[in-house]
Amino acid sequence: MSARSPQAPRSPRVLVVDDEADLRELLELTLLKMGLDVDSAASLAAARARLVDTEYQLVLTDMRLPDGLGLELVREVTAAYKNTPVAVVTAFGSTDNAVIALKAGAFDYISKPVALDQLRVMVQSALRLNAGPAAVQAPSAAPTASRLRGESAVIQALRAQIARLARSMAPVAIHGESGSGKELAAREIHAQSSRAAKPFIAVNCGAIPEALMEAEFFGYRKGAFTGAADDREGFFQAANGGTLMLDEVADLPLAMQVKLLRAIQERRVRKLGATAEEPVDVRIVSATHKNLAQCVEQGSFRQDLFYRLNVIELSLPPLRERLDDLGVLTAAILERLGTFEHKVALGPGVLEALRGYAFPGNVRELENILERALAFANGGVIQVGDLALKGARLADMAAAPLPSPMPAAPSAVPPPNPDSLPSSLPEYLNQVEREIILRALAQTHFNRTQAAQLLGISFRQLRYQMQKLNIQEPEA
Ligand SMILES: Nc1ncnc2c1ncn2[C@@H]1O[C@H](COP(=O)(O)OP(=O)(O)OP(=O)(O)O)[C@@H](O)[C@H]1O
Repeated sequence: MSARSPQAPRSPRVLVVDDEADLRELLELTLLKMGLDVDSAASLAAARARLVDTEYQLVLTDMRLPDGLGLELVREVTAAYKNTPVAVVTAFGSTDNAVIALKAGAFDYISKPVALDQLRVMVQSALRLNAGPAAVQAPSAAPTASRLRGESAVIQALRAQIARLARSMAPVAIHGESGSGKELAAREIHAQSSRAAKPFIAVNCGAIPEALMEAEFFGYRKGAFTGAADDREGFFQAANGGTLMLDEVADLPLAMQVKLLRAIQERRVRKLGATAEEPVDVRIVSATHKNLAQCVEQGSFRQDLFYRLNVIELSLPPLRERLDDLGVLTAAILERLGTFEHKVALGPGVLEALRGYAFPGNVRELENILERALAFANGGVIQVGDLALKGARLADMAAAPLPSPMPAAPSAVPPPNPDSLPSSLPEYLNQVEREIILRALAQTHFNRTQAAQLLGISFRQLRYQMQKLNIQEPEA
């Protein structure tokens, strides 16, 4: 028999703040039926008085109260009672109020007329935030180990921001270059939220043919169209209770944007071929490498959907702006690439070499570079030459003999013999790279900016490669 605590656990307590007696009673009754303890207040002043001496697991407030706005309460509770989520009841169709409340720190909102099924789902989700061992940590608590590695100030701030926003339902819009960690950040938000036990579904909006989009997002009933042999769930149903990541959201066609906006606002979707709508409880995280505000200006993205998705913005810095994190990131990647018996290590100067690189493909490119370098490396130790940082493009290797710009230039690299292999690939690639850089420098009369442009690399990359390959400017 399991041990019993001497006292029965107390029911969670909710504060309902509303001056409309009818609605207040409906809310109270629903919450009581859920087994919760309920207090009510009909004004901001009454709510403040309650909050002083009682700890609530949820505050549910109307937006308009006789002595002020529910928004004030949202701000006050968020600041003074960090563990108490606040949800607001907004007027019908008032998207603005919902977004403003979420931005102010509300955990969630529900619109009038209040749908009781949605209310229950929202309340349960709020209660999970502080319940039991799986409770989602308040931002003041010690941060859990994050998969987003890095010790730079910007990454630390990002992790703190994620810990804060993970507790709410507010849609998050993530912006960042390709490979900078947008999906990882979205997964982190999900993992730290009260939805962690439910699915995380990532959808690449640019990869779905337009004709199939509605069926993919909302699902379909058997016979809804030719080929619909069975009922099928869409992404919204699959992510129910969890998080739906809309990756490359700027690629959504306009017609689909309208449907998506409706689904997000109503929290209901209708399968293709179905007559009834079904409720869905999904947190939306969107991501793009494009400038979404600019897409709105250009008319390719709807302003209303932008406003709806962009409640909380999260920006992922490019790797080149946080090169201090290279050590931590590299160590994590090498640990993953190695095994217990075969550890992977970096030779001298490798980290410095990486530091001189601009990483247009960000952390993903760093992963690829190290993975490829490991294939070249001897005994699991990656040397500078193994990195083969982009700069010399093999496509540029013309068979034409190279002009020799400097007396010290080595003889042209023989074109690869199809029957034989170079004795050392890194050495061979270095030679090829050297030849190509020299050719570009000769063409531009040693103008390094122009040479870098010719080769499609940055000035910094060229300068670094020249140092690495000991290419010097000829003396006048
Ligand atoms: N801060 C980080 N710490 C550890 N790994 C990271 C970090 N940022 C990114 N990564 C890794 O880099 C790779 C790319 O990350 P991710 O897929 O999240 O980028 P993305 O911005 O979503 O890319 P895309 O725009 O191309 O979809 C993944 O393997 C991810 O685990």
